[in-house]
Amino acid sequence: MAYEPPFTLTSEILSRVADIAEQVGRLTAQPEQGMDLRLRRVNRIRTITGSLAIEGNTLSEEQITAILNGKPVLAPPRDVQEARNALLVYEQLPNWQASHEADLLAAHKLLMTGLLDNPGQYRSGGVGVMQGDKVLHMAPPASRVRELMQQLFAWVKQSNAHPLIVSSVFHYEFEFIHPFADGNGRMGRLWQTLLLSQWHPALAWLPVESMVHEHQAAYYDAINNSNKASDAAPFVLFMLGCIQQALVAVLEQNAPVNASVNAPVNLKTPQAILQLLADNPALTRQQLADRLGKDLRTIGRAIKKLQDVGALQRRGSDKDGHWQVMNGQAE
Ligand SMILES: Nc1ncnc2c1ncn2[C@@H]1O[C@H](COP(=O)(O)OP(=O)(O)OP(=O)(O)O)[C@@H](O)[C@H]1O
Repeated sequence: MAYEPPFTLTSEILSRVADIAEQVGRLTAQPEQGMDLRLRRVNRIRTITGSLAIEGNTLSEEQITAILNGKPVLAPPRDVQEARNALLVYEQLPNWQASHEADLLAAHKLLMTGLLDNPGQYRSGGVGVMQGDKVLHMAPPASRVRELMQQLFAWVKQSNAHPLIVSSVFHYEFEFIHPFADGNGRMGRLWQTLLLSQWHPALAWLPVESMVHEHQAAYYDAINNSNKASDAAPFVLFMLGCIQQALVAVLEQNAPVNASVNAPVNLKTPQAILQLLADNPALTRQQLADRLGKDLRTIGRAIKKLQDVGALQRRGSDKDGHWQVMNGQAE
């Protein structure tokens, strides 16, 4: 009998699927599927930064952007190699079929070149997921990996489940099998993105990985809870939550355009910031950067300039406070 990964479709999962499908409809109904080239690039960098940060890579979005632009970056060579590989891998996404095992091996080869012996090949030894000196999960023996992966791909090909569910179950089962000696987290997150993008192409650009990074402890807990329950449901629910949040963030990036509260055009950055903050004093530096298409450092410099000339003040804490525009004029 064909292998069926165990997962329960709870009412919470079904309601998240319905909500996400509606949000994806909103996104894809927008011009350029809700993301112009600049936003795609911003979100791709965010995706890669998030996925690499989970495994301990220290590079910032600015540094990964510099690598993408071929500029030198002062950072540990391994971190730079990981970022270069990941940039290549995400660029290749449209050329791979999520249901083809050979494509998964090709992707792992590209992702782990220069970082691992035998990239693109399943492991030949045992592997466990550790937390300190405690074994959280002992993966199946290497002798079973090929068969388990073939069963998983066979299920992906014939499953009638919703792509949101299939992609999340695949990600969970993949982590359970842990088919490679290293790079399993990055590959599981990549393959879920590929599966999602084959449902709706716009989702290739959705920064789900950065939401996973923001909730990294909950990501590990969700895998653990699914392991304990022998049921992918806790992990599926967690990933659907990350997809929901990533969609909200992307729709929010577009909000000024769609609501015709356009990001101010042809204004110098400090003036544009004052205009945006006059409308919405709760905007974060990141939101200002997104809306103005500037990097965080440029926003930081402009804010400092505004504060120095008394045009802008911060009320309350960095986290919970808000901005106060003092006179509406910069410079
Ligand atoms: N209890 C667990 N059981 C199975 N898999 C787990 C468990 N906890 C975490 N994981 C998965 O294992 C990944 C780590 O595996 P591995 O070190 O091979 O991946 P990586 O890509 O090199 O690093 P990382 O995933 O940390 O980015 C985690 O990202 C997560 O996806």
